[in-house]
Amino acid sequence: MNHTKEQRVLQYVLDNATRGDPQSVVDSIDNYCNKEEWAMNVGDQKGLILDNIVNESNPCVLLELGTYCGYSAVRIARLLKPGAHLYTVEFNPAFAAVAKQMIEFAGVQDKVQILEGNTQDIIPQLKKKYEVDTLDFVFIDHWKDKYLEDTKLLEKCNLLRKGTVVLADNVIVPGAPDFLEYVRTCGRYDCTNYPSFLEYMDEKDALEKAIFRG
Ligand SMILES: Nc1ncnc2c1ncn2CCOCCNC(=O)c1cc(-c2ccc(F)cc2)cc(O)c1O
Ligand SMILES: [Mg+2]
Repeated sequence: MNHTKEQRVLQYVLDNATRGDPQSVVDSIDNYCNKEEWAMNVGDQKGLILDNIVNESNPCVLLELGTYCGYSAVRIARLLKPGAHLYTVEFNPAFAAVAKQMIEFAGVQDKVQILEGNTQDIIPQLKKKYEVDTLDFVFIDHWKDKYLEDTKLLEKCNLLRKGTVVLADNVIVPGAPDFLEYVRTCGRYDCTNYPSFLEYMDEKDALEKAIFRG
């Protein structure tokens, strides 16, 4: 049965959303997490900022670090043009299993591929094993103390090109100070901060957009 919070979120979606309708999946998760149980989805307020940045960058090849229940994967995939593809990396098998079902229920499985494992292992495989040339968009939402090392790893693996959008969640809460310091001062990114609120709470949080200069 639904012993974990993530399974209960999924069950609520299966019971309340419309199969094949990604917006209804996003809305159902937000309803549940606002009313019943808090969960670490990017949420609707930061989600609207995410939507705008995805739309303005019109990406074709995207990477997400930290899938969780698949909320942001569904949210992003619902905006993608035909042929665009999102790779999303999840470390926790139980989260990945919930996300797989969430993504399939939303009907975006043709646009999203869940890669199970540690970002440190998967990022170096993207070019050869997954035939990625460079990334147009990266959404970073996994362990906050891995944001910096994984951004440097993306650089090292030549996965970023001039104009690649790197968007990071939670740069205030829980916070990613070393990542912020790096992208704002290393000279290789044009940074913009988007103040918002922690998902389903009144606490301040923010997204940081760092566009790679090449
Ligand atoms: N492939 C991979 N490789 C390595 N690690 C990986 C991985 N895949 C997953 N992981 C593990 C980390 O996954 C979840 C990371 N997300 C968060 O921790 C998070 C926490 C809060 C939060 C919590 C408590 C508060 F009080 C206030 C805020 C809010 C958020 O929006 C968050 O995103
Ligand atoms: Mg987050």
